[in-house]
This record gives sequence, C-alpha cells and structure tokens, in this order.
Amino acid sequence: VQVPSVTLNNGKKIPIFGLGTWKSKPGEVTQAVKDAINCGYRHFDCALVYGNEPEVGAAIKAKIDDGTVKREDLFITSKLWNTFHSKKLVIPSLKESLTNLGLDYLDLYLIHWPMGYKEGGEKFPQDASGKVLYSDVDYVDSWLELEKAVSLGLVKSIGLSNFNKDQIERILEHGKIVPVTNQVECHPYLNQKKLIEYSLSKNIHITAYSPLGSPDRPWAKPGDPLLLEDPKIVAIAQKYNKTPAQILIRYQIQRNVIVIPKSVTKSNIESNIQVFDFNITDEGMKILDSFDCNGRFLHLNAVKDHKYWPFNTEF
Ligand SMILES: NC(=O)C1=CN([C@@H]2O[C@H](COP(=O)(O)OP(=O)(O)OC[C@H]3O[C@@H](n4cnc5c(N)ncnc54)[C@H](OP(=O)(O)O)[C@@H]3O)[C@@H](O)[C@H]2O)C=CC1
Ligand SMILES: CC(=O)C(C)=O
Repeated sequence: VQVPSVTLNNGKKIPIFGLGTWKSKPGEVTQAVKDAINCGYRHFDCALVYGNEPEVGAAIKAKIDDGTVKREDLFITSKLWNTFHSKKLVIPSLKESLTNLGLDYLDLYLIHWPMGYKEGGEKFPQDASGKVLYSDVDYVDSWLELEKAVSLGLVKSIGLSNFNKDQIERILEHGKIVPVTNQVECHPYLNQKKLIEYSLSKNIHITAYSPLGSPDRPWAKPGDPLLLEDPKIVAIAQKYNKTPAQILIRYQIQRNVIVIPKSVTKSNIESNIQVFDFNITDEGMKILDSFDCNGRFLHLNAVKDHKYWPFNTEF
C-alpha cells in the first residue's frame, strides 16, 4: 500500500497515516514496526515517555539494514515530555530520543503537553499523596528551544500536542516558526471541528490521536463507551464491507486529518492500512460527524489544576 502524504506549512511531506506506539510493549513493538513497514507504513509516532523508543529504533534499523526502506523514506515523530520543559533540558531530551531511536535526526518533534511537571526525577513526579508535582515553565520557552533544534539540524519540523487555541495563539505570537501540526485526540465522539477550522486558518494540520477510541488506555473502566463497538459505527462498517477501525481511520483521511492508530497485532496492522481503496460518501461523513458529543477519553483530570491544563476552554 502506498500512503498519500500531506504537505506541511514548511513544504515537508508527512504520510497522512502512521502507526501509534503508546502502550506497545517493548517486547512487541519491534515486530509490530517491522510488520508495519512490510505492509507500507512509513510514519511512526513515538515519544520518550512511551518507554519503548529503543525497541522502535531496533525495527527501523533492521528494515533499513535489510534494504526494505531508506531513512529518507521514513517519517519519525517523537515528543518532549513534561519533565523536560525548561530551556536547558529540551535539546538534551531530544538527543536522548535520537539515541534511543538510533537516528541522527527526527522528522517531527512535538511538545507533548503544555503542562510542565517537576524536573530532575521521575517522569510522573508525585508527592506522598500521589498528587502530580508541577513546574511553572512556560511552554513558549520550550518552543523557542525546539526552534533552536531545527537550526541545529536535529529535527526537520516542529509542532505541538494537546494545545488549545489560546495556547497556540501564544506560540504564534512569540515564536518564529509556525507549528506544522497540533496532535490531539480526535474521533467521531470528539471530532474537533472548531479546532480543525481554526488550525487550518493558521496553516497548522491536525493529527488525530486515539482515532479508535483508545480501548487499551490504562484507565478504561468496564462500561465505558467503546467506539469500535458502537452499533452506529458497526452498521456503517457493514455497509461498506469494512471494519469499524477502517471506517474510523478513513473518516480522518477524508477530512485531511493525519491519523496514527496504534496496533501491535499483525492482522490489525495490516487491515488498518487498507483504507485507500474506498470512499465514505458525503452523507456518511455527515452521519459520522453527528456522533460528536465531547466524548474525550484522555482528559488528564488528575492535573486539571495545572495552570496550563488545556481542556478548560471551548477548544
Ligand atoms: N500526543 C498525545 O498526547 C497522545 C498521542 N497518542 C498517539 O496516538 C496513538 C494512537 O492512540 P491510542 O491511544 O494508542 O489508541 P487507538 O485509538 O489507536 O487504539 C489502540 C487500540 O485499538 C486496538 N486496535 C487497533 N486496530 C484495531 C482493529 N483493526 N480492530 C480492533 N482493535 C484495534 C489496539 O489493539 P492491538 O494493539 O491489539 O491491535 C489497541 O488496543 C498512540 O499510540 C500514540 O502514538 C495517543 C494518546 C495521546
Ligand atoms: C499517551 C500519551 O501520549 C499521554 C498520556 O501523554
């Protein structure tokens, strides 16, 4: 399968479809990335905090070494974790991801969240009662370091993740580089119509994370809504003779949203990329749009009182 690309605001191209790697266990992700490359994936979404970059990197190395792909055929993203926001930690943390992945440059580096956490220790620093400890580093200062990383040649493109409109505005006001993307949760229950409209007006593409509703998120509880099993989605899938996952992925592609479903299961990896041989009708897209219900699965309510928690505005 040949995956089409989207051209970013700096002229670079990103495959509109890629593989997510959050929760992919170190013992399974190397095979998953190899399987993915074998069937046409070229875009991989990683992060330092996922704890599996070395194992993703092992697969990349193996598939370059065996001649299946070249480095320049691949699009590799990583993200700056919340405990590395201060000026002096940004570039060292980016370099740590490069070392983990075995790469000398990233295609894309994102600020993972606008909130900074207490630096210098655990990735999830907590007090005795389990409350996450914060830093007050301004994400604008982190952004200026990401800009530096571009001029150092460590990364081709830079962007944001989990930023709301007001936070993007601050980046546009104080930065020199316009972020190429804002990676946010996006699926029919939270279709992000307003954020997409606003972002496109600034030439910022949206990347949809948790496009399948993140059923393996660690805090999922029995009885929580299951997007992949929603009878309305299943009915649409049956109509097109496709799987619910394929409908949810195709939905984003038809809205020109970059989409990064995670899988470590070979059959899912292979079927999730089979989304370039059919079209959802305009009417079908409208029906999918109509499921929007502010249905956020990743709200990080435990850090709601952080001054940069992004989900307290309309979008
Ligand atoms: N920037 C950010 O803050 C965030 C970024 N992300 C990124 O987005 C990626 C995707 O989001 P994520 O939250 O992982 O969740 P997804 O919505 O991609 O769902 C992943 C789950 O769906 C299952 N699955 C995959 N394909 C199928 C299929 N065809 N049929 C049935 N089940 C399927 C997977 O199981 P299996 O593995 O067995 O196939 C896994 O349990 C992440 O992995 C990460 O890279 C995600 C959250 C936050
Ligand atoms: C999955 C992820 O990227 C989180 C929770 O930050």
